[in-house]
Amino acid sequence: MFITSILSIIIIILVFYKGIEYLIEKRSFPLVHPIKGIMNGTKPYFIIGDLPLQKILNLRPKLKELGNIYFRWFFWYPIVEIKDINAIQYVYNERSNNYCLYWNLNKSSNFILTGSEIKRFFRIYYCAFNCKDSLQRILPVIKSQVFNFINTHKFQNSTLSTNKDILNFMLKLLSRVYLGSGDEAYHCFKANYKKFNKSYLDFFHYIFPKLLKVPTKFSKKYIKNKNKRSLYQILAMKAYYGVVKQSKDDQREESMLNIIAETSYNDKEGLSLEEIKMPSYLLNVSSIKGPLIMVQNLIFQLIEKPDIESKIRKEIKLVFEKNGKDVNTFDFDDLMEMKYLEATLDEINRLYPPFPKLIPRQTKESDRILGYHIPKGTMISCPVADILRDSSNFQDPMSFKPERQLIFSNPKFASPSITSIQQLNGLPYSSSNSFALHHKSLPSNKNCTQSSTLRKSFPANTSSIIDNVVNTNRVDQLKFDSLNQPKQSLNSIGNCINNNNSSLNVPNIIEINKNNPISNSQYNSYNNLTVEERNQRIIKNLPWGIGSKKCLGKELAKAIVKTIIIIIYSQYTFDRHIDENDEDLCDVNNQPKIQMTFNPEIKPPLLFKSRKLFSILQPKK
Ligand code: HEM
Repeated sequence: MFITSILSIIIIILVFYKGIEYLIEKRSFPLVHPIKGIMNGTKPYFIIGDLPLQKILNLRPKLKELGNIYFRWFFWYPIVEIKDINAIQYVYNERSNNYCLYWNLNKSSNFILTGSEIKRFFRIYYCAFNCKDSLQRILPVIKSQVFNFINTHKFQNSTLSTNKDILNFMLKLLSRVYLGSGDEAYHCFKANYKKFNKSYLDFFHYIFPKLLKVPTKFSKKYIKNKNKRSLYQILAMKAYYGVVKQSKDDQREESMLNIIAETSYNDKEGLSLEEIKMPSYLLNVSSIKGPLIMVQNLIFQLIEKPDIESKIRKEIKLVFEKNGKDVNTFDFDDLMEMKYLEATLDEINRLYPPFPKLIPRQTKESDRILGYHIPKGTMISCPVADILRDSSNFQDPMSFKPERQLIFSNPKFASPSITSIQQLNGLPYSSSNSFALHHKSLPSNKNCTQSSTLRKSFPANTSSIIDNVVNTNRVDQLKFDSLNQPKQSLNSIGNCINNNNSSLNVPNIIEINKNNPISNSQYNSYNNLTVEERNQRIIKNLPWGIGSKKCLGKELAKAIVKTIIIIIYSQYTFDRHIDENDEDLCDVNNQPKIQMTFNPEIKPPLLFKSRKLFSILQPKK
């Protein structure tokens, strides 16, 4: 009797569960193709869907088999993922008004701007983050933070961890660069970092916000963190009112927040105080976690691949020699010349894109994509990481090969965001002054306008630098010293690229270096490109988003990471530290069981020690 009642309860629960599962699954039935039938997709696992459980379910291999368009489940909502480039371009197109941003970033209205507001915000933040004047001004701040780090006892003598020491270093650096010096800037930044490092407990409280009113340990921490985050309002207010000099000696420290306030002050319309107090354009998940993830992944890859580290070091040396600079005096123009370093950054973003998916869009009205009916209100997302690791887009996609990115130095593959922004503003495009179009002279630096707009006027011998760096064979020696090695004459870059990308039409090296991918107007729309070229350009820029939601801070992020790499790797190398006694960290061969995750930890934490190359860098007698 007892067993039968237990059995019948189990049967009732199962039937009930299956019933609910069927009702949820029914939501995917309208995603139908007239000939192919219902779209491929996953099951709404355990009613809560596969997105929260993707790690446990190890879904990646299954998703690969589902084709270019498929659906998966975010709780009881089907979410369509598209890998077809033309279809993604259509959905994420800034001119498409049928697809709007789905995530309301923590229920804030900050990103939900419309029409003229978007133009104004984009203009001001884009100029502040990308104008050469701003980047030139912020460079010494980045440098001083890196020097502070490498001069610490910890860096020089102890075992470092990507997840602790690099994290702490990056938090200090980014908070200083974005918000300025001072404890409140650091606390505010750290609190925002914690906000974007959500746990399941955070998610639970997000769904049931009333729980925060219960005085638990979690809710107390949450409220404390929230208060620290709101320090941004005060910092922004200071920056806003500090634009106007009170006296001749009134010196403002350089920070992105101050630069934004100045850009806004000089803009034809500007931001109001309330608007400048919105943190999400300066402190968002990508600006906080993006550069950190890039640095962590780069350190890991450069330890794994000493030949690439050597090439980077050699390029630094060649550019410094050519321009008469050193690690203390290099400036933004020198950064722009380091094409191999740029390619390494692009490759790290390809293989480990900091954000494996783009923020979903939602259909306002029903539509048809790749022949499938997409009902009103459907969420659509783009699995960036899968596209960037697809063998149909990149040969041997799981290998880390910066050389393959050199092909994209051609302006044809540059992100078209500048034109988009200028078109949004209804302004004519000027190739010579693209970066500082609206950026009038800044109060603290009246002379830094037109003459210093970001123009890549590479000297003729830059091509030989890449040539020299890419084709070098002296890989092992270079790991330990390249900066003072004599130059060698090497093969042409064209051959090298051809070897790696035989299917692609390789541009001439002179072309690559003469044209500025950023200011070249010839390729600022898709009109001059073949479909293949256009798709390649979209794929190349995928880690930075598509369409209207492209990253505004791309150049700033790259400048930060490049500066860190240049200062550290021109003087130090890293050796992996293996803790042989820790079985959790090492496999049977005593090799660390390193696993890269997207979140941004390298698991288990990568441990390493620095080794100074200074003595080897002394000129040979
Ligand atoms: C490695 C570094 C970074 C990566 C990979 C990255 C990537 C992205 C991506 C993919 C988006 C589009 C989001 C989507 O539609 O799903 C985005 C948006 C954005 N990013 Fe970044 N980002 C990085 C660094 C930065 C930095 C340093 C800043 C500024 C300080 C920044 C500011 C922004 C802003 C303001 C947006 C929103 C633009 C809009 O509203 O349209 N990002 N980023």
